[in-house]
Amino acid sequence: MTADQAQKEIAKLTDEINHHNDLYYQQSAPVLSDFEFDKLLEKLVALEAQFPEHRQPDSPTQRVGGTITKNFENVAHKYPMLSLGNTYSADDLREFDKRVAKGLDGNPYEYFCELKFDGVSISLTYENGIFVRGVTRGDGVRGDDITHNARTIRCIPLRIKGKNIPESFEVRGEVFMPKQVFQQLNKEREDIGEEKYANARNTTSGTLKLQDSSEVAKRKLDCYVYYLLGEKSKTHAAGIQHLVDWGFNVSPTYKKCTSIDEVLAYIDEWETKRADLPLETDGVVIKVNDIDQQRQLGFTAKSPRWAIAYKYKAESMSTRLNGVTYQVGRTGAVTPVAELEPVFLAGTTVKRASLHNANEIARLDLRIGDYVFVEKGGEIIPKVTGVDVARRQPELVPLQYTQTCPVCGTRLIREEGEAAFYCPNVNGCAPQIRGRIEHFIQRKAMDINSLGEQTIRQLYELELVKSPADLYDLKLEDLLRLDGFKDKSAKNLLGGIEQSKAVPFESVLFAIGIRYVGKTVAEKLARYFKTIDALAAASQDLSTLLAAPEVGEKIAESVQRFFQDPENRREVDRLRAAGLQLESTAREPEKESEVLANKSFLVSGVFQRYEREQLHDIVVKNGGRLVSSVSKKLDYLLAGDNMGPSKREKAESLGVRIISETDFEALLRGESI
Ligand SMILES: NC(=O)c1ccc[n+]([C@@H]2O[C@H](COP(=O)([O-])OP(=O)(O)OC[C@H]3O[C@@H](n4cnc5c(N)ncnc54)[C@H](O)[C@@H]3O)[C@@H](O)[C@H]2O)c1
Ligand SMILES: [Zn+2]
Repeated sequence: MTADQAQKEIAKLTDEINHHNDLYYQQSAPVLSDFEFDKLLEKLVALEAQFPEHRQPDSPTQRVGGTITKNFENVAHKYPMLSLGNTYSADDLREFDKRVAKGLDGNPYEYFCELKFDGVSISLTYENGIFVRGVTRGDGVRGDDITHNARTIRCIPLRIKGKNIPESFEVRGEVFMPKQVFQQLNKEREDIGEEKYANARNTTSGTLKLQDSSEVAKRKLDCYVYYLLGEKSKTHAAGIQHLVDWGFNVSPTYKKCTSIDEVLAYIDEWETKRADLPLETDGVVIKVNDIDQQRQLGFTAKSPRWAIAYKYKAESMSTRLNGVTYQVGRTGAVTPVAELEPVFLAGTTVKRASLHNANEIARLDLRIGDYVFVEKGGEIIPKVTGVDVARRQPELVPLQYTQTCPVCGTRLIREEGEAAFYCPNVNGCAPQIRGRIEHFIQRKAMDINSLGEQTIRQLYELELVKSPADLYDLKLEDLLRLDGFKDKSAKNLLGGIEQSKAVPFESVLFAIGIRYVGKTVAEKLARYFKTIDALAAASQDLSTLLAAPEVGEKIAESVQRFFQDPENRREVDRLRAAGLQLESTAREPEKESEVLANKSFLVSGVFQRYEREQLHDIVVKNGGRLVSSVSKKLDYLLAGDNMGPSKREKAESLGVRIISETDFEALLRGESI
């Protein structure tokens, strides 16, 4: 390569990698796999080594990939938060070991191996045993102060007890979302027709950047710690032991190793075992154990010379794409599935893989007959990560995404801002109808547990049940027509259906499946509007809906659309006739006064004397209204500590009054403030 070509290539790679860093760190929405990304970076490192004079000032080889955001205060790190050099090969690891040996002038040394937890790194500062600050890595020099979000993570101790605790110290760790929590969260999103999150790491990083810490608390994040700084331990192992003794959450998977062979054995051991851990891991971190030796080895601009990450390569195979089929969900969302020539991958035969959505297909420029790379990462469902372009036959044509529903043939639609296509034939498309019934009977909804997916399918095929309300017309003789149903099981099911009539209104409201109305929102709506008729009436005017707590535009519009559909109104009437609870029996908190009448409030941040829920109650009990977002119509933004600066800015720019809890108490006493 000539110097000229190198210069162009370096400039191109620099831009490209910086772009992917932005997608990964800022937007939490990467489009490349880590492996593809690391290959690009490796290429740039090699070119820069050969042509150092062409290294760009903003080269990603010289800096940690993240940045700080505008939404939080940013603070300087006392000790920079660096990246780690990484490799996918045992040979590289042996090279690393040689460099370490050389750097330590032949003195003996040990390694400390840990798993590489796939989350978001955090720095936690303690003073006099009290947790005072949580900061993201940011650009490595400065990070976002997310203390109030970190406080909601249960396993981060707010106060520590123990012997010999230094006056001030820093702990580094990884915040993550346990696999199970992530799956549950996605199940809930699917339930209300929201798009699913792509993976736990991106969701964690998005969650930590939320402004509202009560939302963060609901996400049930967890944290493993792996560094102790500002304390005088002689080895990394001793620091880890302190962390254990002081009550921090340390993953018990670490191991001290005395040779690189032992390190490689550890890597082998965990390659498969890590699947059983409660979180995603993507490799092993190998650290020189002795702190003085760490100092001796030092740092490069971007990472320590005394540590390295070995990354497990997600197992990937190339196979032929035989076709693409489409699945339709309860909300009508269409998901493409790759039909593959069967291939053996990570212990199982893979025939199908997820393709996510139409954008993903366009990005991959897929063609039927292509050879595609299939990868099985932490997720259970394998995915197509790329096309083997070298093997592409010239006659193949780009794949046309289906324009009609694969089940009912209706023309698909796509709403603005959404990646998925939808089948709009809500009342005539079998998977949507069956999906609605499945949603209706689930535990959190009508809780008819003697009814399963298979039975629903049969009931639908025999044209006995075409909507949830039909369930309440079922008779014993109908059920006896079903496979495997005898007198006892049929009566049992009828009993379950009968019992569901007592299920409270908020569960019914969730069960009828209004898009974006999850269980929590249903509860709020039920409490606020009290009856389904009041809710239906309110939906004639969006602003009435928007006045309800936690209801933003997306939910309000969806509720409105639901009640505008005569089919839905008829269904509600039939449910009423069947005897379901369509009114809230929960007693409203007794009114204490009307001093806040005609005033709207938004409560945000953390308060000295009240919990946020308590403030919500006080507002309602005194005649005030709660709203969910800052707008011109908002009267008061009741602001506690750590409210996000962007919320404050918006309120200020719209001229909304920002008040403290003391101001609020004055308002309650009827004083003017
Ligand atoms: N796919 C993409 O587009 C894209 C873009 C940018 C970065 N990335 C990926 O991000 C990574 C590069 O990011 P990086 O600079 O954060 O480096 P890194 O993630 O490879 O390594 C450093 C990080 O490892 C984490 N870590 C986990 N367990 C640890 C342990 N036991 N001890 C110490 N640290 C531990 C820490 O958060 C630390 O900040 C690469 O894996 C890269 O593939 C991907
Ligand atoms: Zn359809």
